[in-house]
Amino acid sequence: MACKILVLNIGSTSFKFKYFNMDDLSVIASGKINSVFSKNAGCNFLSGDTEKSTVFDASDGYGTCLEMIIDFIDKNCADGINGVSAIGFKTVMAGGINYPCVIDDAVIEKMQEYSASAPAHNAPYIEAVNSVKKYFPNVTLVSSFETAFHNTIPDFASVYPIDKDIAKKYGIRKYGFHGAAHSYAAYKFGSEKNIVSVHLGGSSSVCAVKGGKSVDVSMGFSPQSGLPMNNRCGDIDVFAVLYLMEKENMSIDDARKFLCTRCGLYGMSGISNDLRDIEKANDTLVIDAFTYSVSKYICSYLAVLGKIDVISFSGGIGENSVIVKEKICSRLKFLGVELDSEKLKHKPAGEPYKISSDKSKVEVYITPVDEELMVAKNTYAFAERR
Ligand SMILES: Nc1ncnc2c1ncn2[C@@H]1O[C@H](COP(=O)(O)OP(=O)(O)O)[C@@H](O)[C@H]1O
Ligand SMILES: CC(=O)OP(=O)(O)O
Ligand SMILES: [Mg+2]
Repeated sequence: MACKILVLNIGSTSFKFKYFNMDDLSVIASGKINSVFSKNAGCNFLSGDTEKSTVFDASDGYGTCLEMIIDFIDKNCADGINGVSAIGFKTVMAGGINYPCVIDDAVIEKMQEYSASAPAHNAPYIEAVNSVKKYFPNVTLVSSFETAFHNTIPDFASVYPIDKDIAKKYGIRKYGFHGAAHSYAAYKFGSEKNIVSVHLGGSSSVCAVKGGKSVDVSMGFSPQSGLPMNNRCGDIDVFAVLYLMEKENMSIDDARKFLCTRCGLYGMSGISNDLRDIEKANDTLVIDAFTYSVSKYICSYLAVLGKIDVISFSGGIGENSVIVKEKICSRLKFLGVELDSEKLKHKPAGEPYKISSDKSKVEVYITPVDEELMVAKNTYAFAERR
């Protein structure tokens, strides 16, 4: 019987799934739900010739979304949900557990322990795993942690400049995230190329890839650091946070909530956590602050890689926003980066699409990353080893 793997990808603003036949990596069904937590979430599901598109109320979060996905598979795929051999989750953070493994109680406990550092991700995954168990009591559930691809980052790049005993005791260091997206770019462009993978979505990060391996990434101990995110802060002077806590009389919980809900694009603009709204409102300060931050990370990775061959844009913002790519690349002219203004407007599906001009010294691509494929491969390899 064919091995069929269902991959669940719970993002900070989206819920995606893909259902693979691992014999030939064909996709049995796939889909995406946008703007989870809003009253007007949009879903688009596909299986063979069957398509389902609807706008629905997802203000209660990921629960309704999961039910819709399971119902779609059950009604439209051969053998319904009984055809599923294993389920892979694009899980985010469990500290030292950063390798593919069965999601057992110990893994859930670790995810729980780190929930406070990844509140937009760990809690929804724990909830999803518990719900999925009810629908699939006899199916193996496998974790493919976003941190795993970054195990190759050298110690000098992952160490934080704090007391070394305390750092060791609590595992305080850079872990890095978005491993599924960045490893897809590494897989597509090959190990000969020095790649800067720029993944911009609800959560955003930049990764330096050399020899097919991650050598640095903008996210650190938590997926809240590095670039500004949808409503999460990114890099900020920690002393500004302490000052604010004192001034506003904030508890640790208040501060955490502030940093994860009233910051990033939403906090800076006061308009929305969705870049489309910020572009519509022409809030140039926010667009400039965001793109400036991305350009600086790319340039800092020149020092890491020595030479940049490929810049790959992915994620909801990275794939779709023309102005963001234009602004980021306009600061990279000194590297010989030149975009093709026509190709830049193209919206590719499938393979990476080159948007740099023939004269450009660095190749720039839009890469519709297949995070689910990387999770399916990890899940399959893990299941085979058992
Ligand atoms: N055309 C567009 N222009 C600018 N931003 C866009 C566009 N389409 C989608 N986005 C942004 O992409 C985000 C979703 O990206 P995605 O990579 O799916 O995020 P996540 O995985 O973190 O949920 C949305 O929050 C939205 O801000
Ligand atoms: C860190 C992470 O996995 O982010 P997201 O799924 O929100 O893109
Ligand atoms: Mg994502």
